[in-house]
This record gives sequence, structure tokens and C-alpha cells, in this order.
Amino acid sequence: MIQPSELILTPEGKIYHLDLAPSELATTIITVGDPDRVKKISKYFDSIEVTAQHREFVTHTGRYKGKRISVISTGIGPDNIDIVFNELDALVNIDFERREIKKKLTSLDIIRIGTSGGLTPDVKVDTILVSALAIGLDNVMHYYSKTDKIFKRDFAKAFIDHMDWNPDNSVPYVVAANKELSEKFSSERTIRGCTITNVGFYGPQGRVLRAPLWDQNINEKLSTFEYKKYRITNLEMETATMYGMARMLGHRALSMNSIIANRATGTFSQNTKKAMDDLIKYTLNKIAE
Ligand SMILES: O=P(O)(O)O[C@H]1O[C@H](CO)[C@@H](O)[C@H]1O
Ligand SMILES: O=c1cc[nH]c(=O)[nH]1
Repeated sequence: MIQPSELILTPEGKIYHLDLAPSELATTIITVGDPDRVKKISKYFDSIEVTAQHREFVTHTGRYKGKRISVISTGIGPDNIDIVFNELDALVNIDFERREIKKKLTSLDIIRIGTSGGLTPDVKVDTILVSALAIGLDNVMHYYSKTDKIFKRDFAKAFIDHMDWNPDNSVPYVVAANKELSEKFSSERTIRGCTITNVGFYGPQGRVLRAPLWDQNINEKLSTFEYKKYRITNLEMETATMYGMARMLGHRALSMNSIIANRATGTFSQNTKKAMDDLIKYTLNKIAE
């Protein structure tokens, strides 16, 4: 039996942070960072059957072209991905009455619709980028043990050597997207990329307002890194952690990002609303195919 301090349920029998009951979750899930983005997606649903909110975690479950989908906001950052993915997994794979892991496990499809900054001039603003691979500079996955078959260690080593990595930072790890989802959601409208996931928006993504950086050349080094056929394309704050957690727990994950800024050219999208709406419609239609 999993103790009440570990599997935390509300008096209504819902999982603690997401405030959802197992019956309220679809097996196809869209995650977004911004809680406000949830309704920008569910407004396209034919019907909405569940709305829930606790802290930054807003959920709408409904149907799009007949397909049952849950849209959930994760808030910003890898630490929230730990919460959301453990609770999503618990909703389908733990019997809440008995507080036991189910014998038959369910695999979820989890697709992020996010925003991201392009690193090199060719990753232009308003592009839709499918993250084929992600490099995690956060440390969430290092608290788990089943990572041996998940991490691409040769890739991570090449990255660490190239970056002259600060030993005070956590050890970078590399994880791939689910291949079937990555193929299904790629088309002539998307580009494929290798995404950096980091723990902050400013210093950790090489942005300077007033605070000086440990490595002033961090983004230049990122943009000159090459390993096998991969170059780094963009920076954001959730994808690698999602890929790691999903693989560890037996789910399929993919991250789709609207490029809103280009760090090399110093540009920002003139119309983030339209670019995000295009990505939302594109993703919903791919899910419904
Ligand atoms: O727009 P979302 O999905 O939140 O994604 C990006 O935007 C946030 C930073 O502004 C981070 O969460 C980053 O990953
Ligand atoms: O530059 C960017 C843009 C969006 N989100 C990020 O994390 N970074």
C-alpha cells in the first residue's frame, strides 16, 4: 500500500496538485506552460466535460473531432514537470482505492504545445519546431534510477566537453522524443530540432539584463555544438524533463514549440497570438488524424 503521505489524495479522491480524479483524464494529453493557453486550445473542442484548477495546474478535458483529449497547464519549469508527470501516471496506473500499482499499465500520449527561443538565425520566429531530441540542463531526472536506457550518454559527454561545463551545474543529459509521435507530428510545416531545456529564462538561457553570467559565451558555444547529425536549435524549460519522465514511466511524449524569439538575430515575433493559434490548430488536427 502506498502511504497517504506519498500518494496524496483530496477528500474527494482526487490527486493532490492536479485536483483530478482518474475518470477526468483522457489518455491523450496536451501540456502547455501557460495556464491561460488551456482555454485557447479547448475553445476548439466540440464539447468540454471537465474543467479543474489548482494552483497553476488548469485542466480541460473534452472532445475534438470525436477524440477525447485533456489539456493541462504545467506552469513554468522542469520542477513542475516532475509533479505533473508523476500525477498523470498515478491517475492511470495506481488504483486510488487500494493505493496499489495496477497490474495492467496504461501508456499515455503527452504532447507539449509550448513557446521557445530559436538559437541560430535559421530557426526563425513563428516557425513550428518539433523537438526530436532534448538536452536537459536541469537535475530532476538525476533523482531517479531507471535512466540507463533512457539517456544518450555519448551525446551528453560530447556536449559537456564542448561547453567546458561549469562543475557547479548539474550534469547534462540527453533524451529522444517518442519516434512514432515525432514522425506523426512532423510535416512540411514543421522543422525538427534539438532542444535545450534549462532551469531559468535569463542567466540559464544566456540572457543578460543586469546580472553578469558565469559563461558570457554560453549561447555561442551552444550554437557551435555538433554531434552526429545534430545541432542545437532552441531553448526552453520543460521538454527534456518531459521526455525523461515519459520514457521512465512508459508513456509517449513529444514537444511542439512555436519559436517566439530568435536569440542570434535579437528578434521577437510580431504576432505570437497567431503563431500560437496556428500551432494549436495544427497539433489538434494531427491528434485527430
Ligand atoms: O510557453 P511555455 O509553454 O510556458 O514555454 C516557455 O515559456 C516559458 C518562459 O517564458 C517556459 O515555460 C518556456 O518553456
Ligand atoms: O527564449 C525563450 C522563449 C520562450 N521560452 C523560453 O524559455 N525561452
